[in-house]
Amino acid sequence: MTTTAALTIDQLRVVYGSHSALDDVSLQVRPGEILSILGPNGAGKSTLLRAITGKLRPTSGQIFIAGKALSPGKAYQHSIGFTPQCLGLYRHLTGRENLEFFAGCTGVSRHQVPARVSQALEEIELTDKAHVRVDHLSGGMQRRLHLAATLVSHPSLLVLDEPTAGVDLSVRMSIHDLIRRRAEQGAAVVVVTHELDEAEVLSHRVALLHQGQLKALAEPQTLIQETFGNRQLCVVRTIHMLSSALCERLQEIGFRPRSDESSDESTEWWLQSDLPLDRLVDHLYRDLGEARDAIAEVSVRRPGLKNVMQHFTGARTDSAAEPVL
Ligand SMILES: Nc1ncnc2c1ncn2[C@@H]1O[C@H](COP(=O)(O)OP(=O)(O)OP(=O)(O)O)[C@@H](O)[C@H]1O
Repeated sequence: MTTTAALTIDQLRVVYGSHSALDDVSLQVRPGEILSILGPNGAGKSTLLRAITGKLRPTSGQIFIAGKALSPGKAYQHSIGFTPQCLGLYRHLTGRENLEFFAGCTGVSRHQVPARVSQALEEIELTDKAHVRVDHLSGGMQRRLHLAATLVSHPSLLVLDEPTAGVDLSVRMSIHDLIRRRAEQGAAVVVVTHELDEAEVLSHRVALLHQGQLKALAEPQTLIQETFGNRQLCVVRTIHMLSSALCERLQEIGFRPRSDESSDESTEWWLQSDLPLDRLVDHLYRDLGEARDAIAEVSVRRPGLKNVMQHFTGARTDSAAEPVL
C-alpha cells in the first residue's frame, strides 16, 4: 500500500529575472514527517516556502498537496498552515480573540471555534492568559500564540519559517513539543531553521539547499555518517600559548590551531581522527611528549549538521570557533 505524500515538489524552478533562486528541486514529505529546510542566507529557503504556500508562481515544475496540484493564488488555508517569521498577531486583541479570528478565517466552522481555540490555548499552556491583550504578553508567549494561530485549524501540512527565532530554551522546547505532537497526530511539517542543533534533534529528515540547489536530503544522522564516516573532532585546549617547538610538535601530530588564530597565539588546537576514543587519547598523551603538561582540556566530539553544512556550502554557521572538517 502506498501512502499519498502530504507534499510533493517536482522539479521546481524559480527564476527572478536572470537569477535562478531554485533549480530543479524535487522532494516529498510524508504525513507525520518533520522535514527541516536548511541552507545559508540566499539559499532559496523562503522562495521554496512561498512556492509551497501558493504565494509565488514557480517558473516551472509542480507542487502537489496531498496529491492535488497546487495552483498559486487559490485559497489553501484549509490544508496548509503557514507560520511566517514575523509575528502576525493583533496586539490590541487578547490571545483568545486572536485565535478566534484566525480560526474563523481558516475555515473552522463557527460552532467548532470555541472548542478549537480552548484546545489550542491548552496546547500552548496559555489558558490562564487567554484574556490578556497580546501586547501585555511576554515575547515567548507571543511566539507560542503565533504558532497556535496556525495550529487552530488543524492543517494537514504545517509550514513554519523559523518558529523558534529569538526565544529562550524553555520556549524552544515547548515549541518543539507542539510540533512533534502535531506530527504524531499525522500532520506533515516543513520547517525552515538556521538552528542546526535544533534541526538535528527535531527533524526526521533534513533538506540542505545551497544556491538554489538541493545538495542533500536525508535523516540527520545518516547525512552526518555519510559525510564524515567515523571521523570525529579532537579539541585540545592549552593553559597558555605554547613555545614554537611545542606548536611544531602539535602540528607534526596533525593538530591545527583554531582557524581564526595563528599557531603561535593559539590555545586551542583541532585534530580530525577516526580512531576510537580511548586509542585517540592514548596516542595523544604519548605523542605530545612534554607538551602534555600544558594541556588544560581534551575533548572529542562527533561532527553534527553544522559541519555537514560547512562541508556542502563552505558557509560558517556560527562563530569562528566552529572547526571545518
Ligand atoms: N523578489 C525577488 N526578486 C529578485 N531576487 C530575489 C527575490 N527574492 C529573493 N531573491 C533572491 O533569490 C535568492 C534566494 O532568496 P531567498 O530569500 O529564497 O533565500 P533564503 O534562503 O530564504 O535566505 P535567508 O536565509 O537570508 O532568508 C537570493 O539570491 C535572493 O537575493
